[in-house]
Amino acid sequence: MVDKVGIIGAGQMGSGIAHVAAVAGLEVVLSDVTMDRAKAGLETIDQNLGRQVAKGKLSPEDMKAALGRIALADNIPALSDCDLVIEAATENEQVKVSIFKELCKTLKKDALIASNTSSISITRLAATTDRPEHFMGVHFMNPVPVMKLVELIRGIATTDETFERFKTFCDRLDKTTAVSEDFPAFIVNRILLPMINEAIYTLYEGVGNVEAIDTAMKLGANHPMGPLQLADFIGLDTCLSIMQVLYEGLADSKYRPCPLLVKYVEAGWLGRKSGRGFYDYRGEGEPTPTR
Ligand SMILES: CC(=O)CC(=O)SCCNC(=O)CCNC(=O)[C@H](O)C(C)(C)COP(=O)(O)OP(=O)(O)OC[C@H]1O[C@@H](n2cnc3c(N)ncnc32)[C@H](O)[C@@H]1OP(=O)(O)O
Ligand SMILES: NC(=O)C1=CN([C@@H]2O[C@H](COP(=O)(O)OP(=O)(O)OC[C@H]3O[C@@H](n4cnc5c(N)ncnc54)[C@H](OP(=O)(O)O)[C@@H]3O)[C@@H](O)[C@H]2O)C=CC1
Repeated sequence: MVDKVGIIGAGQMGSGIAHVAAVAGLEVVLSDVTMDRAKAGLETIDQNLGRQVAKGKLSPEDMKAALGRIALADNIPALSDCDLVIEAATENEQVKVSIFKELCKTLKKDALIASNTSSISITRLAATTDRPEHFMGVHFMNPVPVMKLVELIRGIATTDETFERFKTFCDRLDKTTAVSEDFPAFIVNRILLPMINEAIYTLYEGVGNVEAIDTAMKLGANHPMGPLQLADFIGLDTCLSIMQVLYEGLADSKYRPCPLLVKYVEAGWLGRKSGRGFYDYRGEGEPTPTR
């Protein structure tokens, strides 16, 4: 039985997972490298819970109770008595591996571990832990409180019992699950990210500007967000990491990351989270296209 969940990384995904777990009645420890980062995650949760209260989807009492179930931490040993830990740190294999190494030193032996990675091999990540049989990919979608899907990815060693326990956990969070084999970027990002990368090539080659490309896909294909707006929303660093995993993992030139995406990331223009990407979010009004 999972009662207490640890989350590592309090960015947009970690805070979203903490949000839905706390609303579902679980105790949550949300950790990041500094207390300031963890507090920023909690502020995001506070705002998004407030949104749900304003829409009448959650009572003010339930919001207060959910916030009361979230503890913050700036270190990994603080998660040692959790029943299940979800890693939602930056999409970088070295960062994730060093987190798992440290986590396994103190985490209780029967606890489950998951990664929310968008693309990296679950079998490879699991092999860096002391419990590959109790490890899985549990891939939430952004924004977590709104999106129904969670992809479940087994590593080669994941047991049936571990799979069932994670499935029960996702059911409790009222999410719908889809099972993916452990291939680069799984199902959603194998399909979605090449579309976003192609939109960036379309911009790079001057076929259209930012506004034209996003308007075309919103009104011409009924996408809720244009692909460049969505790239900014995901984070351009995350988009580039996923494309690199696809390119290297599948060894096919069709996954080559667009040089313009590389340039934006090198500039530190990471999208919404850094204030600027294909749009500039730093002004008062509507975001303005940067190309
Ligand atoms: C990269 C990966 O590894 C995998 C991924 O996640 S890929 C990204 C997947 N996500 C997407 O593709 C998202 C595409 N975009 C959308 O679906 C929509 O634009 C959106 C749901 C994000 C926002 O929708 P919108 O209609 O423009 O905005 P808005 O009206 O403000 O919000 C719609 C609803 O979501 C709620 N909402 C939006 N963001 C929220 C958040 N962070 N927390 C809680 N509620 C939120 C709003 O309150 C609103 O609720 P109601 O339906 O009850 O009114
Ligand atoms: N963005 C998206 O749409 C989706 C992302 N994902 C995946 O979720 C994960 C997180 O992404 P996202 O939330 O968008 O990224 P963010 O950049 O918003 O958040 C990542 C957080 O992890 C922190 N962090 C970095 N290193 C460590 C560490 N060693 N220990 C603890 N925390 C650390 C970062 O701190 P700092 O900033 O100080 O480095 C940051 O606060 C990634 O694996 C991503 O691929 C999955 C689904 C959708």
